Amino acid sequence: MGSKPLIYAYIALGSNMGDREHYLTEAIRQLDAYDNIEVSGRSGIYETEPVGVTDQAPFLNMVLELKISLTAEELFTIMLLIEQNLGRTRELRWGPRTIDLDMLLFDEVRQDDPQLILPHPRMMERAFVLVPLVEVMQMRSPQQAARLTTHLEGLEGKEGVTLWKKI
Ligand SMILES: Nc1ncnc2c1ncn2[C@@H]1O[C@H](COP(=O)(O)OP(=O)(O)OP(=O)(O)O)[C@@H](O)[C@H]1O
Ligand SMILES: Nc1nc2c(c(=O)[nH]1)N=C(CO)CN2
Repeated sequence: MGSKPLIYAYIALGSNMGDREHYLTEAIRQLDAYDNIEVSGRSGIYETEPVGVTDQAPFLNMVLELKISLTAEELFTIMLLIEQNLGRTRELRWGPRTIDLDMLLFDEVRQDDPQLILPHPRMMERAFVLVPLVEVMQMRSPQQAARLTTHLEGLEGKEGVTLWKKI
C-alpha cells in the first residue's frame, strides 16, 4: 500500500440465504483482516423486503464505511474474493444470495466502467441501501447524509422501498 492516500469508501452488504447474520459478520471480519482496510463505521442491520425479484426470502442489509489505502479496482477485487469465499453464486440477477457486496461510493470518484460504476448506479432507488448509508454517514459527512435523507423522503410510498425493521 506504501504511499497511497487514505480514503473512505462505502459498501453495501446483503444476504438472504442460510445464516444471514453469520455471512454479514464473516464478510466484515474478512474485510477487516486486510492491512490496508479498516472498517471504520457500520450501520445497524435491517431486515428488508426483497426488491426486484420479490418471490424470495427477506434480506438482511447493512452498510459499512471503510478507511482504505487501495484503488477502487483493488477494493472491488477483494470484495469479489470475499463473495466467493462465502459461497456466492450468480444464478439469477437479483436472486437469492449468501452475500452480496456492492460498492456505493469511493471517495469522490465518478466512473462509467461497466465492471465498476461509481457511485453505484441503483443506490438512489433503494431504501435498503439509503437508510443504512445515511446512518453510517452521519458522523463523517452530515451534509451528504442530510441530502440523502431528503432524497429518501421523496421515495416514500413507491414500490420496493419498504424496509421492515432494524434488528
Ligand atoms: N459499484 C458497483 N458495485 C458492485 N458491482 C458493480 C458496480 N458497478 C458495476 N458492477 C457490476 O455489476 C455486475 C452485477 O453485479 P451483481 O451480480 O452483484 O448484481 P446484483 O447484485 O444481482 O444486482 P445489482 O447490480 O442491481 O446490485 C457485476 O458484474 C459488477 O461488475
Ligand atoms: N431487500 C433487498 N432486495 C434486494 C437486494 C437486497 O440486498 N435487499 N439485492 C438485490 C440485488 O442486488 C435485489 N433485491
